[in-house]
Amino acid sequence: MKPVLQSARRLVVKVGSALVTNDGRGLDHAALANWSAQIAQLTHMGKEVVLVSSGAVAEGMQRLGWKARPSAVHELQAAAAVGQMGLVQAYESSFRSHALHTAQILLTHDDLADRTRYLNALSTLRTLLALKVIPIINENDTVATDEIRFGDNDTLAALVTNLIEADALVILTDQAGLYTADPRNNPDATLVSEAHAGDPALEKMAGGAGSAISRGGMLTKILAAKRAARSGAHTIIASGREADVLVRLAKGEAIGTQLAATQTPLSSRKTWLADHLQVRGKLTLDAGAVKAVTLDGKSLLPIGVINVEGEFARGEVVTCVSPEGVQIARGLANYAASEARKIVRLPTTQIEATLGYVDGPELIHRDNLVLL
Ligand SMILES: Nc1ncnc2c1ncn2[C@@H]1O[C@H](COP(=O)(O)OP(=O)(O)O)[C@@H](O)[C@H]1O
Ligand SMILES: N[C@@H](CCC(=O)OP(=O)(O)O)C(=O)O
Repeated sequence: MKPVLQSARRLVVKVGSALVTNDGRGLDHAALANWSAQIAQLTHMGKEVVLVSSGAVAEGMQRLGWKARPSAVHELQAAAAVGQMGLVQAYESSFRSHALHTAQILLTHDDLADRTRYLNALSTLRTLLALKVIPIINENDTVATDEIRFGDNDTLAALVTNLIEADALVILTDQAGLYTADPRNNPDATLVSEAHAGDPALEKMAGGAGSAISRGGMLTKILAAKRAARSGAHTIIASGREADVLVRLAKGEAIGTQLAATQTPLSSRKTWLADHLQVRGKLTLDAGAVKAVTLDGKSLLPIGVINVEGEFARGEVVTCVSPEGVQIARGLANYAASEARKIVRLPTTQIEATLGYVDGPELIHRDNLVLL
C-alpha cells in the first residue's frame, strides 16, 4: 500500500488523553512541544493541519488535585473547563515559538448535526487554514450532555476529517498501532501494518481504553477510520512517542497501522448525513424496499415501510432498518412521524387522499438517503 501521508495536503492529527497527560500525570509539556514542532514542519512542507487534542479532564483533575476521575457529570465538566485552559495555553506557547497562531474550537455533536452550524464550522475552519493558523479542537465538555456528545475524541476527529474533507486522519496514541489483540493483555499480539478501513475483522481485534483517563480505546479508532473513509480519507494509527513520527510519516515512511479508504467517497452532504450520531426515528422496511434502496438505487416509498418509530419532523434524520433490524441506510424524512404513520404501506397515489396534501411521492428521496 502506498504511504498516504506523503501526498496528503490537508490532515487531522488527533492526540489522546493518555499521551497528552502522560497517563494522567498532568500535561506532558515536552511531548506537546515536540508535536507542535513537528506540525510546524508539516506546514513548511505545504500541508494544512488541524489538531484534535484530548486531555482537558485529566489536566483539570491534576490542577484541582483530584486523584480519581469523578463520576458526577458536573464535576467532569468543571474539570474539563479548568483543564482546557492549561491545554490551550501549552499549545499556544509552543506553536508561538514556531511563529504559528493557534485557534481554540470547542464542539458538541449538535454543532455538526445542525446543517447551518455545520456549514459555519466548516467556513471558520477553512478560513483559519487559509490564514495558516493551527485550529486546536476538543469536545465542548462543559456543555456536552449524553444526547449531544461525541463520546470520545476519535469520533470527533473523524467527523472533523469529514467536515473539512481532509486527505488523512492521523491518530496518535500510546501503542505502536493496531495489534491483532490488545497488547496489554496479549503478549503474542502482532502489529497490523496495513488494512482496509471498514474491514469488519479489525473490529474484532480492538479492545477498550488502556487507561482510566482515556475514553475510546482501539475500537473507537477503528470506527473512526471507517467513518473517515466515507469522505475518502485514509487513517494512520501510530505511537505519539515514536521520534519524529509525523514528519517521518509525511516523508513517506511506513510507521504504525495504515487503514486505507477504498470506497468511492460520498458527497459532503451524504457524509454529513451518515455522520449523525443521533437519529430521531426508525423506519422498518420490508424486503422489497430493502432491495430497492440498497441494490437498485431507488428512493424509499411509503409502501415499502412496515413500521415507524420515534418522533421526528419533516427534514429530520431517521434510520432505515431491514425486517431483521439491521441498519441499512439513513436519510431525511419527507414527512413527520405522525404523517408517516398514516401513509406507510400505501401506494403514493393515496398520499393526497390520506393527508390532504403531498410533500413528495417518497418518504425519503434518494438524494437525501445514504447507505451504511
Ligand atoms: N488491538 C489493539 N491494539 C492496540 N491497542 C489496543 C487494542 N485493543 C485495545 N487497545 C488499547 O487501546 C489503548 C489506546 O486507546 P486509549 O486508551 O483510548 O488511548 P487514547 O487516549 O490515545 O485515545 C491502548 O493503550 C491499548 O491498551
Ligand atoms: N474531551 C475529553 C477527551 C476525552 C477522550 O476522548 O479522550 P481519548 O479517548 O483519550 O481521546 C478531554 O479533553 O478530556
